Amino acid sequence: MMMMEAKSKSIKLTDDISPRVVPFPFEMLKNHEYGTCVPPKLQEVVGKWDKLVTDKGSSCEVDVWPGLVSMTADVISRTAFGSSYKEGQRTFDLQGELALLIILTFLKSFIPGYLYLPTKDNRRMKAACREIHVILKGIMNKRLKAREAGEAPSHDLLGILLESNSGQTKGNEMSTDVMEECKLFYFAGQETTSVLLVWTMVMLSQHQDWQARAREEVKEVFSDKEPDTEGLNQLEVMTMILYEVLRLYPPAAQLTRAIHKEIKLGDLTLPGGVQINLPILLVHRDTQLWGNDAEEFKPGRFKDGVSKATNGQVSFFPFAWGPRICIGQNFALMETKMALALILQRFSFELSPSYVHAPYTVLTPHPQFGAHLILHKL
Ligand code: HEM
Repeated sequence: MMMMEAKSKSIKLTDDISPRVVPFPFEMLKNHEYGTCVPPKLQEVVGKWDKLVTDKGSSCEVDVWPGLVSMTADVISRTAFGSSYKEGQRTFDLQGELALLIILTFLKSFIPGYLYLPTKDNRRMKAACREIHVILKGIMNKRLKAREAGEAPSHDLLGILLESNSGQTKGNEMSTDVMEECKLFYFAGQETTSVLLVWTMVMLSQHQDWQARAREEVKEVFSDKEPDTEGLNQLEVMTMILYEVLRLYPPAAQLTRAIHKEIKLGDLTLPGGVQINLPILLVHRDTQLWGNDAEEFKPGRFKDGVSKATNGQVSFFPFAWGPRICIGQNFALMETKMALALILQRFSFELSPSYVHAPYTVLTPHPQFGAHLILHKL
């Protein structure tokens, strides 16, 4: 697939990518009471930070990581489960716990049959899986009953999946596929976006010049008004910043692909039946591809678009590439821009002396000890 050419001054990554996209559900998240598109949980989190800062005068140390996680979890849960988002949320909490346990299990996978031993962690994993299954089944059965009662289908992910699956199911039995898709949505859509947000806040704390430029642009586009879709699409400096964070801290550090039959890749012949690893993180930081400043945070390298920054090579692929490219990339970028715009309008921020830079991989790179920043009210 061809890398996208920068269109006039616009630097969207996603223009040339197939229509496999999940649109950001502004309407679904819309707070009708106030007529705004800002996700309710984002308002709640930013409001909480505001109160903390005000109570302390005008500045305060906040670990922003838990708030960002709860915001992205709420958005993805509402998108996946609509009106049932609170029940859905519990399955996502359980999946978060499972991710941690799975990482611990990987570390012991050299012990043959370890997964089948009745250890405390293995039993907890099984119990969490069972609970997820029961909750999802409950939500689905409720929806199916509503459909039988003639209620209109919901336009959340679950509603769409159930509709598309309706011909293939027996009575109230839902195909496991629908369940698996709901579970995938969480890992694919929540972790990744909270990780992008947190490393962006850390990078902007370390690079005050870029924080000032991003805020200036947000003020220019929105003034003090709440961010809207149209304005978010105009944020070029912010797009450059997000690409640079995705380059240095790609939420998916690597991809695995199975080769089914022998294939030639340039001078390389890969035999069928093997797995190959695509080390996104290493490619994104390779000095031969990016220059001697590959390790440095320099969003300016994306000022003329992705194809210029990469010299037309596929050396920037945080959302993967080809037919299985991420379907949620527009969604993620919109959500992140919305959150950052709101935060930049209200606070300036810097690293707290208690911040420890320790990216730690729990499927995606989490800040191991949190993200302690000093927020200053503007
Ligand atoms: C910064 C945020 C995100 C990043 C970096 C990201 C990255 C990726 C990557 C690398 C893949 C390919 C995985 C593979 O093939 O092994 C992928 C797939 C996927 N992503 Fe994302 N993602 C993000 C946000 C989202 C969001 C918000 C959603 C949902 C709304 C989402 C839904 C999906 C789905 C469903 C797939 C599987 C697609 C398929 O296999 O056909 N992602 N993502």
